[in-house]
Amino acid sequence: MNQNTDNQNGLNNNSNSIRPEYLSKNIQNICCIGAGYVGGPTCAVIAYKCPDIQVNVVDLSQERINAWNSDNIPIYEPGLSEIVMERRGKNLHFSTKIDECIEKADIIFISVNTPTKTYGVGLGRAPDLTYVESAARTISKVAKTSKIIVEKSTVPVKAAESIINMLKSNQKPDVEFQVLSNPEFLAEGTAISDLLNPDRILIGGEDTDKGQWAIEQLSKVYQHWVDRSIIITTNTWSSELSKLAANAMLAQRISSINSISAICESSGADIQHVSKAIGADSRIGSKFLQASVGFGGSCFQKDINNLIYLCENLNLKEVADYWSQVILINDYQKKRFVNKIIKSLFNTCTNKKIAIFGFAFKKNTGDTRESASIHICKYLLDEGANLNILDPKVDYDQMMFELSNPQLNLPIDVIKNKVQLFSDDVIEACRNSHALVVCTEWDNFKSYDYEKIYEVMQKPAHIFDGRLILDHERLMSYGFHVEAIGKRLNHD
Ligand SMILES: NC(=O)C1=CN([C@@H]2O[C@H](COP(=O)(O)OP(=O)(O)OC[C@H]3O[C@@H](n4cnc5c(N)ncnc54)[C@H](O)[C@@H]3O)[C@@H](O)[C@H]2O)C=CC1
Ligand SMILES: O=C(O)[C@H]1O[C@H](OP(=O)(O)OP(=O)(O)OC[C@H]2O[C@@H](n3ccc(=O)[nH]c3=O)[C@H](O)[C@@H]2O)[C@H](O)[C@@H](O)[C@@H]1O
Repeated sequence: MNQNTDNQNGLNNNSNSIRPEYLSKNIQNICCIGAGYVGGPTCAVIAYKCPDIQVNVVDLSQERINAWNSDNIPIYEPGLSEIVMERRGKNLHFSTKIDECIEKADIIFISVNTPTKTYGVGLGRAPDLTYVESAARTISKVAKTSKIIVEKSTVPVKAAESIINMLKSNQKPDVEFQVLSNPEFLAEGTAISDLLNPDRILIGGEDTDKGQWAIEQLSKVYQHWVDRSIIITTNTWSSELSKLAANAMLAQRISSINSISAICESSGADIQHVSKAIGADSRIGSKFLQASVGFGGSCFQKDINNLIYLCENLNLKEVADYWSQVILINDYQKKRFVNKIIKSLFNTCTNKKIAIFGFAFKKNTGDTRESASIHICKYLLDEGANLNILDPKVDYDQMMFELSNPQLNLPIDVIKNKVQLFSDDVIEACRNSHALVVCTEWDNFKSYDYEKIYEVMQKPAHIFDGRLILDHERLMSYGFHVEAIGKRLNHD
């Protein structure tokens, strides 16, 4: 830890150099570095709710910025496009003019990616802070006036301390930076409603007058639409740790219910009945008890690994082992599901056609990062299957990008020859297939004409419901052999 710290969260406090007008003036201009799944929707909502504030979202990727400025914005989120179209060009702007927008801003959000490291120290565990560092260095190089810098990205505990040190590297005289932690809790697919009606806003800052002023300035932005009573303020370390802990605990609930789903399949209990019974206890609550083929998404695994790395560095081996289990059970669930498929298909998938319903990591998003579907597809391709993937929001390039990830070790000709993507033609996707595997819980999958689908499939026709969204009794009445996560179905 920095020996020169003089306050409770480790950030240097040089209160004499502060210029009061900088912290007391109204926030008129916000710059967000990173136009991704967090930066885009968050800033769209700020611009929508704060018409008096100019919001500039900047990114290194010209392609991404062009997409934000087009009719076909780069992220699918219910309600997002409408808000962007309403505010864009008025007080919401997307550009690659990073330096210019930093210079104009009173508050700068850092919303860049923080993936797990794929090299060097902390490989596979620690977050790669290259992008955060480069954003901080740009700010310190460019800023000619004082700024409030907000960590929106999910970062390791004590990242604010590192950011302040990077900012100092080129800091000009009379320029002061306050770094706040303001983690984002939105979930993809519901980003806009989560942003409009958050459970809470968390802001961590220095426990000094300047830190508290900065917290108040950011609070005032949120108070355009959020009640002060749900804005939680704390020190930066607690705020950073709360974000990692919240994601770890959400993922832990999914692994917990998925571990129970394995017991259900072996014992004859029904996971949906068990979830309902458990969730009825108000102390436990009913959310995040949906057994599935495993959690995906860019953050749960990354953030748990981040927490594990922290524990290892703090010599808390038992705690690290505890959280590792959440990931192990998630991997086990995906593998277990595929083994069930292979076993039901008479232990061979070679050249069998399998329709995969869903490639996104959850419904209502086109995001495929760490989707369980990718791993299901990989294991089935390893077994020699041909795959027809059906997803309403994933395009071919995105699917190819995921499946050709070197870590999956799938030869490119196998992917090209054995995988096809369909966006909506379910009958063609299922024609002559031996099995249909539900990996994502898209609502439209529930309303398909399964009697017709049964007709075009090879017999026996199998359905594997990895999301528990289908009417299993009805499917069996059409003649399907049905298997589902967390329950045994009667095939007599
Ligand atoms: N995706 C999600 O739902 C959530 C993500 N988070 C966290 O938010 C952070 C961002 O996540 P996403 O938005 O999903 O990432 P993303 O990958 O969609 O977007 C990040 C963007 O930052 C840009 N970028 C990187 N370095 C830059 C630089 N120096 N200057 C300008 N632009 C730069 C990239 O080009 C990219 O467009 C991560 O730390 C993540 O853990 C937190 C809550 C929800
Ligand atoms: O830091 C982040 O990135 C975000 O991570 C998650 O949001 P997200 O990953 O977008 O979506 P979730 O709804 O949490 O779903 C994650 C995965 O768990 C799966 N899941 C979710 C709930 C459930 O009961 N069962 C289940 O298998 C989903 O299908 C999905 O694959 C958290 O819910 C957000 O609060 C957080 O801000």
